[in-house]
Amino acid sequence: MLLGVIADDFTGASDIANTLARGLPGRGGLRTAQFLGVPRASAPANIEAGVVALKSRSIAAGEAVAQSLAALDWLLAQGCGQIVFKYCSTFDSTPEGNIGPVGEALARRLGVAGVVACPAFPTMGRTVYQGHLFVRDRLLNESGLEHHPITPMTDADIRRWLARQSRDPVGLVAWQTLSAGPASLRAALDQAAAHGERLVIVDAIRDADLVTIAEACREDVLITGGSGVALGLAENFIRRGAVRGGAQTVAGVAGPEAILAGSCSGATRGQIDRHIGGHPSLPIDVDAVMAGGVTADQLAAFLLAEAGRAPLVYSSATPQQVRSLQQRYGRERVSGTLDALFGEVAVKLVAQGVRRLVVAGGETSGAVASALDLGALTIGPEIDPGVPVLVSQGERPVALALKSGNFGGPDFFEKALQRLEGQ
Ligand SMILES: Nc1ncnc2c1ncn2[C@@H]1O[C@H](COP(=O)(O)OP(=O)(O)OP(=O)(O)O)[C@@H](O)[C@H]1O
Ligand SMILES: O=C(O)[C@@H](O)C(=O)CO
Repeated sequence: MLLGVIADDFTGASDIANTLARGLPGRGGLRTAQFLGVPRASAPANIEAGVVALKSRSIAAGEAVAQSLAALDWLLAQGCGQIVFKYCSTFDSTPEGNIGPVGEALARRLGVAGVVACPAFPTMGRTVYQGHLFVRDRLLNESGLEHHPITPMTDADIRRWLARQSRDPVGLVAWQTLSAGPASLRAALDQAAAHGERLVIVDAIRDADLVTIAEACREDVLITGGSGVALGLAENFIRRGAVRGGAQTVAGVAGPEAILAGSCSGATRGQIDRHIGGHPSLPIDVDAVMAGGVTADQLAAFLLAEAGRAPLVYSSATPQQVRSLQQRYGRERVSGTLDALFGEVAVKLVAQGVRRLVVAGGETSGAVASALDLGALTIGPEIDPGVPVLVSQGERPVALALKSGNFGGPDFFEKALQRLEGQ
């Protein structure tokens, strides 16, 4: 394994695994596998990039650091010479962390400073300019992300936001410096390191900027950011002759299907609205769940009975509904209860023969994937930007689409089920 990724959630992990497996257009990428948590065993020998998916985005900072350092140890033991810490392209975090604490801990363990921190993902409209994060034409804190149920993002100045989470000073390389080319960026990062800046926000507004970052950082042992920072990383290995590149092929999986949505993002709610028009769908009554009146058996029975017709179960709700549920029951309690419920439903579905599973939401996907405990997942074709087909190994493989809340086109659910089948 040449390159290792530590991802702070499961959908984010498949987002960057997708980027690494695809590489630059016409050049191809790395043979990539996604691991759910830190594996106990060594990785399969033919893997060039390994992505360790943690569920560390919104847990206590100390625990996130411990898990991330354990992932680092495992990746280094597999032979990785370059590590990427992957977080959300909308910088999802709280004033306490976990991007700063984890990024700094990894940098200290590896003995480096002047480390890139760049969440930009221009294909999805996430750009960074003068240290400010935009989601399409809105500043982050006016983009809807200020209503996120777990990590409301209330400041678009991500250098200032990251500084609140960090022990060391946070640097900034503005687009004017980056756009002068890799050597200019390299010099700025080296200077930042000399000034004791451990993490450095780097502007990027186009894919070409992300390729500049990859070129400037080809020898860096640590890079941090969204999946965009990985755009040119496979190419570095191809150019130096360490890997062949080219397209990776992964067979689809046929069989019963189900869709689970716990994401409350605008994109997911739009996808649900579109889907419920033509498919069997069951909204989860969250008050009833909290009162113990809805069971995983009931939800699984609905999905199994409707298999073949792309059935959907969802808890997704508007920001106002989410706020009032959180006020009634407590934010962590309601999220924890729903996440556990989705995990339990998924286990029952797979035990009863479901082979294709689409899950919307990072936390929700984390709960589902952890409960299923599927081992290494190979990365198949891209469904929509940032969302690949994932296929488990073994005699009865399960194909998964783990969709980040804000990703995917309006018809994502149906499209994903087709792609999981190999269509
Ligand atoms: N109706 C609801 N009320 C309150 N919380 C909810 C409700 N439905 C889901 N949740 C919780 O909100 C959280 C949604 O987070 P999740 O990460 O799954 O989606 P997301 O934030 O849209 O996706 P991503 O992290 O990929 O951007 C989950 O923990 C889920 O349990
Ligand atoms: O970077 C992104 O936007 C996604 O991969 C993600 O992590 C959303 O949860």
